[in-house]
Amino acid sequence: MDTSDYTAALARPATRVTSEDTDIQVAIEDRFSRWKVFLHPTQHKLARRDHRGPARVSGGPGTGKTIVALHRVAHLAERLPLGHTKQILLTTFNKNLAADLRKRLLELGGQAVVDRVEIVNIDKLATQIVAETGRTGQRRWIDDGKALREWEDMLAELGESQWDPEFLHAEWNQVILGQAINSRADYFRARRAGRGKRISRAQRAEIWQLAERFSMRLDEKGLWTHRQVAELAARIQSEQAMKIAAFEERQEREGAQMLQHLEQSWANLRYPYRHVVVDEAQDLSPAHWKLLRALVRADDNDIFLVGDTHQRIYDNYASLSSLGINIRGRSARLTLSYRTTRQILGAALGLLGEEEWDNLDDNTETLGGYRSLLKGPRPDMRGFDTWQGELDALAETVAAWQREDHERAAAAAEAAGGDGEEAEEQEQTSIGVAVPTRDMVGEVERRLAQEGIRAAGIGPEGPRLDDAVHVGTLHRFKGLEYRRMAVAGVAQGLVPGRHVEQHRDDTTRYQREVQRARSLVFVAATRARDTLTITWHGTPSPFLPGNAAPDDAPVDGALFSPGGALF
Ligand SMILES: Nc1ncnc2c1ncn2[C@@H]1O[C@H](COP(=O)(O)OP(=O)(O)OP(=O)(O)O)[C@@H](O)[C@H]1O
Repeated sequence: MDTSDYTAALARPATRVTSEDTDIQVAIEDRFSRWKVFLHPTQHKLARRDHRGPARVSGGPGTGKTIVALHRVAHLAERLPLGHTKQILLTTFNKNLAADLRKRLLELGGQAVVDRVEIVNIDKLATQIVAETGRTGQRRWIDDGKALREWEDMLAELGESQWDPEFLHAEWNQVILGQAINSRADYFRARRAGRGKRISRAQRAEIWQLAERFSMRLDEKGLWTHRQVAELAARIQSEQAMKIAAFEERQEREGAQMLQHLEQSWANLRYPYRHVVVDEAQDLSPAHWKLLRALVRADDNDIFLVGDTHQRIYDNYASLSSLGINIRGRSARLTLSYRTTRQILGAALGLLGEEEWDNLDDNTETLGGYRSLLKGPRPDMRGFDTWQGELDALAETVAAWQREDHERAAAAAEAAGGDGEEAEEQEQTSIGVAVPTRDMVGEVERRLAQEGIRAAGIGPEGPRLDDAVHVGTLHRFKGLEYRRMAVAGVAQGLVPGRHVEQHRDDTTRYQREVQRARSLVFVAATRARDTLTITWHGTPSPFLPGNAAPDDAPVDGALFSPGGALF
């Protein structure tokens, strides 16, 4: 039996590994932090394997995808000849995840590796590329909510009531910008897969006209959205890649003769990166992928991406093969969770229901075989009559957790003697509270403060304080990890949010929105390492399955079959 799976698991304070194998006694001596230098052989192979093109690693939450990506970066950096430029791009969806990647890469490879890698979130990278061309001017960013209001205002000003602003905004985002369409003729030919409602040719013409007007309106007002910039950056970079291809073709034809007459602008043509590594790949849009494709030459080990479509929480869908990124035959899946217990995995998987998930291409993805060797308490699931009642119970739970952790830390420090500080750090409290809305974040923070509990919100840049209970909306928990998690407000009307109901008549859209809402609560629940509580008030969310993992589930068996049953 391979004992390396247990190494990390055994160093966990509140969980037990469910095996009586005596080899584990040896592994017990190991430290949790050893993952930095030691990967499971499966992970190790994935991080170091040579690929003849783009490759992908998928896997459920906590299976070590990010760690594999980081080791991959370190491995690629070691193999590159020393140079002045950063030849590896490590990117992800948002800012705080990029900051976290930088921190973790520094721990893993030290400054020497970090210095050779460009670590930046994808929208910031797109903005930099556009800015370098001088095409930005004085612009203000607007988010999707504000862009939607601009659509509403524009349609009202035009006296146009036939079109739903929400529909037009999504069409502009997903079809026109999403596929980098810049002519009416191309829009007539565009694929609208997954957009639900069918539209006629005459309607396409109308939509195109309105979209053009809309984009002019934003220009005039000096506004733009991240999607617009991603699309523009993809276009700039694709033009550059085409120039490089033309240059190389000419070079091959004319050889040395051409080099003598080389113009300066041609001499500077090159791909900015040699390797691209992407974390949280499921959240990138088609324009992002187009941009990444154009940033690196199509070659061995060009693109390496890790992600889990079950954790997609933004409205971005991409079919990689249609975007020039062919991962067929170069996909692998991790199935062993190092983060969380079987009991928590069971409850979290129940939140996903029976939906079908894509594999970033035109096929489906499953979490079949996804498992954990860790055993802990069953997640606590409780309902209350009112939000106030739920808040009171939450404050009580968090206070009790802190007391328990404090006592355990003190006992561990005493038992460890000289090594007390490290033991105390291992046992340190680490609590997250996730709720569906921003208002609820404020209410939880205030309620915890009344109890004398130090709480801090999680902003776009990550948690505002380290040494506090972290409170945030479900969205903010992506990529984080806590010993104890409370997911509160999992009630009807909140999970999924009411806005989902407005898409009832559009089956495809409705299904996507429901799936995204399931993913959101799934992500929050799987941030928990040892303890999870899920609460609600009034009617429970329809996503709550009411069947946490049974305590006597088989030790090494999968908790979840593709059909969705727990056993
Ligand atoms: N081989 C290993 N040995 C010990 N611990 C590991 C190993 N692989 C991963 N871990 C631990 O498991 C946790 C999850 O790892 P990581 O963040 O890479 O997972 P992930 O698949 O990216 O998760 P998510 O999809 O939820 O973001 C981390 O705390 C990490 O240290």
